[in-house]
Amino acid sequence: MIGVHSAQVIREAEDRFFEENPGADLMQIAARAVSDRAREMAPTGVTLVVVGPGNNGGDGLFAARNLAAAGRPAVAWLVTGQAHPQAVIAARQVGVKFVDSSTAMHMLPDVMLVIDAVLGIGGRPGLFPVVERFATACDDLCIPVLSVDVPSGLSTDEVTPTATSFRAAHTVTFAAPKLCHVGEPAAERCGSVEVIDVGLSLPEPDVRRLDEVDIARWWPWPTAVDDKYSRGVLGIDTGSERYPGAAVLSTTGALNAGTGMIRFVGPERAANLILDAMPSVTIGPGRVEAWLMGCGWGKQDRDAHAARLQAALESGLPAVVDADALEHLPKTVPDGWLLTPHAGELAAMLGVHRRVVEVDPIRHARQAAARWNTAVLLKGATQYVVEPSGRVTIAVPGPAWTAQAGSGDVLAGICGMLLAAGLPAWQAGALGASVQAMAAAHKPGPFPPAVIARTLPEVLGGLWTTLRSRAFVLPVEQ
Ligand SMILES: NC(=O)C1=CN([C@@H]2O[C@H](COP(=O)(O)OP(=O)(O)OC[C@H]3O[C@@H](n4cnc5c(N)ncnc54)[C@H](OP(=O)(O)O)[C@@H]3O)[C@@H](O)[C@H]2O)[C@@H](O)CC1
Ligand SMILES: Nc1ncnc2c1ncn2[C@@H]1O[C@H](COP(=O)(O)OP(=O)(O)O)[C@@H](O)[C@H]1O
Ligand SMILES: [K+]
Repeated sequence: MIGVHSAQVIREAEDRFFEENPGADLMQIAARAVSDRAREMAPTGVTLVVVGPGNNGGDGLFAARNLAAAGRPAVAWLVTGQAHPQAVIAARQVGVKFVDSSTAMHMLPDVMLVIDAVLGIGGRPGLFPVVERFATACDDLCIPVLSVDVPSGLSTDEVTPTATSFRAAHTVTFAAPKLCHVGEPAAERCGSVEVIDVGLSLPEPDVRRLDEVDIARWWPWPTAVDDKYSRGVLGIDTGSERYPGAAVLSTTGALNAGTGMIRFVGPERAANLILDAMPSVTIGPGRVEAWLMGCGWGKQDRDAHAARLQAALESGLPAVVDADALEHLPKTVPDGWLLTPHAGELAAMLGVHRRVVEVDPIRHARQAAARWNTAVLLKGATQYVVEPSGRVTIAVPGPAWTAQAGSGDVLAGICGMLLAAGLPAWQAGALGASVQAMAAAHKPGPFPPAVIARTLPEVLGGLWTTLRSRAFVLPVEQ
């Protein structure tokens, strides 16, 4: 897990660092990381460094100095004509060549790498027109860009770009990732992201991103003494005469994630399809530990749906509430419920336009979590789980192959399994979204949601095997 921090928090940490370590030179650490990566990205040829007026430009110029000192041709373009004074002197001393904007543009087709050191965490969104044209030309000519801290033009603390920016193949950032590095669509403009520890002490994050180690650590693996009941019984009330497929998909997700026992209580047509495909699923009511409701309910039989949601509420059990069930939410819900809207459904829940949610997903997911006092998993390219406290957990990301009808049903099923196994709602949402993404990454290609669901056992089995093999590694005798 890694904490995601705002520019403001990084600045405050930096101020504290310099108070405690007067004279320390973080810029040299940053510049070294950038020049090391640049040498890997472009082992030969000219590197063109685009330099802004602040410390981001300073990082870039010192990186140019490092490259030139190592015998690598480096050229710098100071986009405002001004730059970090010591960095300019250091770069000149080792023979970095300085060029103007028209030379930079003219030589672009022949450079091996562009280092974008125009704006970092002190930048406002957007670029000077000449830099904007240059950034677009890098894109058009497919010149690899290495961004320092953030791709210039992006807003550090936002996931939705509002202006032209550089589009990096790789970004070297410092101290911690920021929202633009982890939230789509901004994250895509950062390329692969590398975080360099520069020694700052950061506070407890209120936004964090999971990695595969967290999934392995938190997954409710079966123990030797488990039975089907202790692993968790999930009641599934999904599908309708019109949408029986959603019932099949949600059940497929739950079963392949490892539910101890499933009781399906949806429509008969869906039950028959489920039995044909998954004979271990039981049909009809009985004792359950958690509910999964709403996938494929459709817009008919609304009164019946509202009544079923009310009955789940009165049972006091945890529940995944997905899709059409989100329309019937009471004013407050038990805190064991996990609401799983996509942006459109969250917009409807809050009475705003979908676009508003897409621009600022975290703020809106926080509003819903606070309003219903329960965990919300906002689905999409980046999946955010928000607790009523406002804490945000971002799931392990996956490829966009899962962007297809039915993926949400599978995901709801996986989350249902995790609730039935006893996990708190936020964790069920974060783990469920993560393993679905990991399964899609494990099996890249246009595989339908059910195939991705059937890949889950392999992915989970792989994680489990890795965990077990680690557990059996004995410490080396000294
Ligand atoms: N924290 C760390 O751990 C470390 C931080 N380090 C580095 O420091 C960087 C932050 O440096 P920074 O504070 O000097 O800000 P930076 O991003 O260079 O920009 C400020 C300048 O740009 C200007 N400007 C802004 N927006 C603009 C626009 N749209 N269009 C035009 N101009 C615009 C702005 O002008 P003004 O606001 O005065 O108008 C000002 O002159 C950070 O990203 C990292 O690279 C490392 O060295 C060490 C570890
Ligand atoms: N760009 C994307 N990248 C990766 N995954 C995505 C992307 N867009 C959507 N998804 C996945 O698709 C699911 C879509 O859910 P949803 O719209 O509820 O589907 P449905 O209701 O049709 O089953 C999300 O949970 C997420 O896993
Ligand atoms: K930059």
